[in-house]
Amino acid sequence: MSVTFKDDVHRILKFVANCNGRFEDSKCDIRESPLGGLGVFAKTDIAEGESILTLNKSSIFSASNSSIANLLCDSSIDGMLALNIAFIYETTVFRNSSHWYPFLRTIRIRDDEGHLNLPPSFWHADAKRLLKGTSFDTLFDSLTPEEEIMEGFEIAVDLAHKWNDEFGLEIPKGFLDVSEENHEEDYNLKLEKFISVAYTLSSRGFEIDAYHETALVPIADLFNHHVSDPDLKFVSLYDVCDKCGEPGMCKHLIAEEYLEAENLDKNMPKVASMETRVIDEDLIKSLENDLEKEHSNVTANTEDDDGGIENPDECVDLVLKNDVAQGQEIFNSYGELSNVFLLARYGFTVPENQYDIVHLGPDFMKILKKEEKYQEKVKWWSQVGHGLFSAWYAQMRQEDEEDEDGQAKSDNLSDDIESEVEEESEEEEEEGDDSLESWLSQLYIDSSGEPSPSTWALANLLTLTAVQWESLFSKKTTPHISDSIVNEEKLPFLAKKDNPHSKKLLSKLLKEKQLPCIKGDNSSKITSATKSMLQNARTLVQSEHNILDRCLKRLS
Ligand SMILES: C[S@@+](CC[C@H](N)C(=O)[O-])C[C@H]1O[C@@H](n2cnc3c(N)ncnc32)[C@H](O)[C@@H]1O
Repeated sequence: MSVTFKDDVHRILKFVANCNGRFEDSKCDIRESPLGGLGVFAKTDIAEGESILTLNKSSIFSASNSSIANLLCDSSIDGMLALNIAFIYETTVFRNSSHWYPFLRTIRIRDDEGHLNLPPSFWHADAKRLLKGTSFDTLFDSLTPEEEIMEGFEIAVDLAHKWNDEFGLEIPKGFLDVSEENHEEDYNLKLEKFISVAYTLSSRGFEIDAYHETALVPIADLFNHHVSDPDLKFVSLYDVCDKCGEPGMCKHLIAEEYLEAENLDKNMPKVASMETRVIDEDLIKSLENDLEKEHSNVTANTEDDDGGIENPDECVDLVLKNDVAQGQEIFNSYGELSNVFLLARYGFTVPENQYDIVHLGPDFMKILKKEEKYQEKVKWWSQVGHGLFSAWYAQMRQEDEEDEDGQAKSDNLSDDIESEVEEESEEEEEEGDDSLESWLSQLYIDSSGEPSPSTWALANLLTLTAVQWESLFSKKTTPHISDSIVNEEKLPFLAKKDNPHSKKLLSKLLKEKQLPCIKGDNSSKITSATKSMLQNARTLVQSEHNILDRCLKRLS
């Protein structure tokens, strides 16, 4: 989605050189990648552990480094919204007078056909149909436009007018200058551009530290993503002062310590004979002076052997995690992400992504609504059963692991259901007791074609005979099924993976599952879809088809 033009490479390299950054260009080549746009390739064999890019944090672009940093801070704007607004001002208002412009101008908000980069949540309705019914839609609800970004745009427009009124700061033309005349049309046009800035920056941002938050890092953002075998790790000290970015002691920390000491002092019972020293402004000044002296000694000892890259704590680094061979593209990792996340945040998809899943929530709902005989079981599952089963399963997995390792690993509960339980409790905290959504979200097949533990359990539950269903309870209360007391020793039955009735039910469900059909003829009717939208939708849908096929094979 967000690609860099070949002609811009010299601008980026010059910018980095002007910032005294160090890029191993004798060993690395920036050129067109078969994946689209640019990539970075090894010119020679390069050994594990080598750092191929080192930049001082002062040369990355963040809201805190930008020309409007103070204005954003005074207006309490931070995070991605601050970065988006800062980017817009830097590239429109400050432009040639901005230190950052030579780098920022290489970041394009349009694809190579001139279309704005837009996330699927802001595609036109007919293009959204390409993803309807996939996990992108049903599990993550990622086709619904995000309120947050629309509110962000409103905030940005209001601030632009406020800053213009108060001290004449120019309003960014073409972005935040919504016309009064054809207001609605112009508003929507500029909202789309704002969304495109946000999407483009989210596909290129790096999490730097508590001060810079997400920032744009020249050259580092030219490495493409590898799902399973990335070569690089991005190194940056996160724990710095969030007010000034200092990695060690700074005046803000001194002030904080002073306040803490003062509070402690107030709360301590006074002992007459105890000699206390008053922590006052003089003490802070003298501590600050000591710090400054210390700092200048350190700088004098280490500075400028390397052309400005002095303190490693003040730099970001890209370091090789493994050897790379001459000619190979060097890959970064954007995280262990399924195609849903890659598309929603980075604008691309990868065939056969090992983190993909197929969500079965709506497919189960269809049969549950249709069949009267399932009503009681579903009621119990949603109100009690799912929580009970998940907790039992997590406990069982933990015990298995402890047996295997011969020692407790309580802090290392493994995947599936343990994370299900954690996610659910987080979700419930956030959303209140939205138990319908939470149990539905656990119904899926993983990329190997294996149904999730909850999927097996629900299929096993639905196919219980009347006698087996009764025997699940030591005391059953109808109609208040949720008050019934469960025979816990029957829970293992729900985890079984070889029940032929459950396999049959799941096979039927999978065969009836409807995914969008994106064949040549069909897709050409979708007029608003760009080449890249079609390609991404095709990859995502194909990945779900492959998972369904794998699962059907397992079940047969
Ligand atoms: C941080 S940039 C990487 C450099 C990019 N290729 C460029 O030309 O500027 C992220 C963008 O690169 C592309 N990209 C990265 N990894 C990819 C991959 N594995 N497959 C396809 N496109 C990828 C996507 O367009 C994504 O939005």
